[in-house]
Amino acid sequence: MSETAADPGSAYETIRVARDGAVAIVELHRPDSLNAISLDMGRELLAALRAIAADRDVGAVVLTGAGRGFSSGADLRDVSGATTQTGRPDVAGRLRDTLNPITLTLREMPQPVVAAVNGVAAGIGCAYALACDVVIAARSASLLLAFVNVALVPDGGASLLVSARGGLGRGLEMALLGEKVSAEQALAYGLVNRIEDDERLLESALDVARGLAAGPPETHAAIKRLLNEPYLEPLRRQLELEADAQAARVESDEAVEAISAFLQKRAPRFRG
Ligand SMILES: CC(C)(COP(=O)(O)OP(=O)(O)OC[C@H]1O[C@@H](n2cnc3c(N)ncnc32)[C@H](O)[C@@H]1OP(=O)(O)O)[C@@H](O)C(=O)NCCC(=O)NCCSC(=O)/C=C1/CC=CC=CO1
Repeated sequence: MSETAADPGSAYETIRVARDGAVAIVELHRPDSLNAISLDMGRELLAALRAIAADRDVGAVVLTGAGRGFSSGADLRDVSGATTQTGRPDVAGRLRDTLNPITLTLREMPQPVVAAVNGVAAGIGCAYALACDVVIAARSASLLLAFVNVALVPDGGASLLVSARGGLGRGLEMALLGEKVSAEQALAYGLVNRIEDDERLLESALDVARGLAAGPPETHAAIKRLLNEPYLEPLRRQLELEADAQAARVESDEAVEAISAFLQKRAPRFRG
């Protein structure tokens, strides 16, 4: 495995990009926070995915996380610092400019993307895992629509992607209850495609990606275009709706309290 010349891993601080032949491996790399997605990470991830999408030498991509998590979702410390000139959080801008284009790039890039979900995939991290074409979860991994736990709404496409894979009932259950869904449950719900023993996860994802990379690239691109077609416009619309809804939520008393409570490691107090 080598760092790619077209997309030098050393240029990034919050992600790692490596190459295994024609497979690009993108690793979210902020393990201390379970790969919480800061604005810097969002920008780097988007830049890396766009560079890979344009690289005809790359036939498939693996997206994974460093350490014991895939991603804990948006960095909640960073969200409280996302300000506009008025001093209020510019969450809609962040979603529209950076975080939503990541979801769309995963769906629209010509190469198949394999998610290797190595631990918890929470919040927008769950959206990114489910935006990949093939989702392989480690036996110990879990999916978590954590948004409601910090009084936020699903974003990054999660309000469509979970229901598209698992049905509206699962989408509602996960979004409203904010409970972890184990890898076994996620497989039974149709949210992930395969489960692999933890120690075999990356190799298994790489095997799938290598097989894809040896296949016909233009056909893969055409298949992605065709299978995306019924979902792309609804996904774009949903991403817009989510951005507006999240911008309103993040300023609410409920979210201010719930995010503070998470960061202070205490239970939120919503009334009284
Ligand atoms: C369930 C968890 C993901 C994992 O729990 P656990 O294994 O017990 O690990 P912890 O001890 O809780 O976490 C380890 C350390 O990581 C820090 N951390 C975890 N998540 C975040 C985060 N999202 N942001 C910042 N830091 C995080 C945690 O504080 C620990 O640090 P210390 O060791 O220093 O104490 C659990 O961690 C969890 O529920 N996390 C929060 C999930 C969440 O709410 N995610 C954000 C949802 S919102 C979103 O994804 C998207 C957006 C987009 C844009 C704008 C606005 C909002 O949302």
